[in-house]
Amino acid sequence: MAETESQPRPLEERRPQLHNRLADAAGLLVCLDFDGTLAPIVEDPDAAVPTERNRNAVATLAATPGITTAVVSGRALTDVRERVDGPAIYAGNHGLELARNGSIAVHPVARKRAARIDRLCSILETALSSVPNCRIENKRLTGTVHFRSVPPAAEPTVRRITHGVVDRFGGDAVEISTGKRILEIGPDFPWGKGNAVELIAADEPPATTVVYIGDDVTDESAFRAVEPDGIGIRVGGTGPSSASYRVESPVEVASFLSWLGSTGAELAAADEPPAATAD
Ligand SMILES: O=P(O)(O)OC[C@H]1O[C@H](O[C@H]2O[C@H](CO)[C@@H](O)[C@H](O)[C@H]2O)[C@H](O)[C@@H](O)[C@@H]1O
Repeated sequence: MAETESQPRPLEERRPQLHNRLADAAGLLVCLDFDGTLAPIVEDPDAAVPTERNRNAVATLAATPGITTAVVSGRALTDVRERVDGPAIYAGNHGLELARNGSIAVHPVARKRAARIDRLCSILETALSSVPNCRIENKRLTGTVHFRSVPPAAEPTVRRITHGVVDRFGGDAVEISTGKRILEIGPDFPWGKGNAVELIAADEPPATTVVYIGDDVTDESAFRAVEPDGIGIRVGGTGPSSASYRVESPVEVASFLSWLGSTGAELAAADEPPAATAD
């Protein structure tokens, strides 16, 4: 597991090096964040959809032998599953729920605290109802306060009210974290996307190379989980990251995934035993 952050290098310059790394891999696990990675960030969270090229690239990867695909999102599992088809595995609520092999596992601590999250979301709905365009997304195991479309002058009010409500009614069991123009309310214990990625990777054959692509703070724990043996790719931003590589946007994610699809198929074909020939 990588412990340090540094400036990721532009991925485009490193494709030959990546090709060599992939050629040495026994298999490939491709884990993908959703918002800001497969889908461009938009004002209305309900309107977020993957770009067409990302949708096609994910479908191609999912159908390629030797490649396992997973989507690892902060959204609720039921929500993100409806937004992108193909992957064998989905993790929702930042890894608190995991769907694979035909069953869904929910972290037991998160399950116990779900009623409290639900109550906090209801209280916040009322407490923030007078703030224009403020939106509460109740994801059952976590809740999100959206302020992307809130007038800038009202942002401090959103923060003050959210912290006040969580301090008063959340107790020690709940914490607030941040994301892109959101406040996330979730159970206060150390579990994140990195833990989910470790669980997913543990099911893959040894010497599988793990790729993780994400754009936000909660993706950093996943980069730490896969690096340095795996490949972390940060989407956007300018600051340091635990990912080794950076791409600029979901458009560049699609270019990389398309390349990965053709490279993966080529490498899988190279691993096939030669076809028998007639004498
Ligand atoms: O882990 P992710 O799949 O990236 O999910 C993180 C959060 O994404 C969503 O919010 C973000 O995207 C919205 C749509 O583009 C945008 O309006 C919002 O400002 C962003 O923060 C989602 O609604 C959250 O539940 C996720 O936690």
